[in-house]
Amino acid sequence: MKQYLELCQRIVDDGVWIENKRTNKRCLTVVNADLTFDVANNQFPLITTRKSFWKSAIAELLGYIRGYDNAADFRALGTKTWDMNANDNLAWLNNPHRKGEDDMGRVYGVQGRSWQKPDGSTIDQLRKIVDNLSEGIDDRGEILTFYNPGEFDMGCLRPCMHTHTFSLLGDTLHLTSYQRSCDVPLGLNFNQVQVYTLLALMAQITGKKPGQAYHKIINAHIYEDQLPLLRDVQLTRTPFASPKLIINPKIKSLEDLETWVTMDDFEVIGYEHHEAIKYPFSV
Ligand SMILES: Nc1nc(=O)c2c([nH]1)NC[C@@H]1CN(c3ccc(C(=O)N[C@@H](CCC(=O)O)C(=O)O)cc3)CN21
Ligand SMILES: O=c1ccn([C@H]2C[C@H](O)[C@@H](COP(=O)(O)O)O2)c(=O)[nH]1
Repeated sequence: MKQYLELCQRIVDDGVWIENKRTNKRCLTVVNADLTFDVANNQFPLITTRKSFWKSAIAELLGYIRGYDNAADFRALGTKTWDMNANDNLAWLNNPHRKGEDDMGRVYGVQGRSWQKPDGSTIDQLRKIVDNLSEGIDDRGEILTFYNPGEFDMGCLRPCMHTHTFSLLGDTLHLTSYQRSCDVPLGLNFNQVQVYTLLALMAQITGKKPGQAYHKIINAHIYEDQLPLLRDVQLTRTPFASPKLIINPKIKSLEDLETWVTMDDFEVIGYEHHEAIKYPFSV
């Protein structure tokens, strides 16, 4: 939590105003931020200086793991976070690749589970990583990447948190996640939950101990219409101690994640937080 607040303060103090063409808004911006989450000791990095809708964040992650390409599937899991990008973004609505209502195109999990090869076959990056790690293998290329420049025009948004690299040291699994662009008030609140939960889940289904999750962010920004709420409300609050994330121990395989797991299989204990803040969202 301290790391999050320090990054917010750093943007407020040292950020540079950058015009963003896609959203037509200015963003107060810094580059290069490093966050570390202690998954080994269950220090769940949930924001406490406002109410965080953590189930929505984990639902998003589960949708990526399943390779979903449709905002309706995300809604069925319990999150509406992709509705706007799938249905309210003019550039995507006019894109001939869009298959209709709720389609997101070839984004995130689609690339993770079925990266298209020139010969028409597909690569399941996640399956390979799970199989290797389960056998105790780290080939120094246990990389899950959603970043496919050849298909950017076939999706509603380029992936923001685009690459996850797993590392096995003995029987302890670590994760390094890279994010090219980060909406700190809204997106990061979810993304740090996702980095943490991805490592916890991958360790659980591969039979390894979870270690540390390293979250590397390039462009970290606050949209101009979010700044007053962040600076004058959220940053004046005192954080509470980190809660703990409890994952159903019956989840033992990638198939479990793909088939029966729901948000009821996740529980947060000891979550003390300040009241909710509704930040503006930019499409
Ligand atoms: N501008 C922007 N920021 C993002 O963070 C973002 C995008 N676009 N587009 C793709 C995804 C969608 N994400 C989202 C979308 C909405 C919320 C959001 O509205 N969160 C609210 C409430 C969520 C709820 O009730 O479930 C929040 O207060 O955190 C968060 C992340 C993250 N990503
Ligand atoms: O997981 C996510 C997804 C998106 N974001 C934010 C970061 C930016 O504010 C926008 C994406 O805009 P680009 O112009 O494609 O950079 O969405 C996030 O923080 N986390």
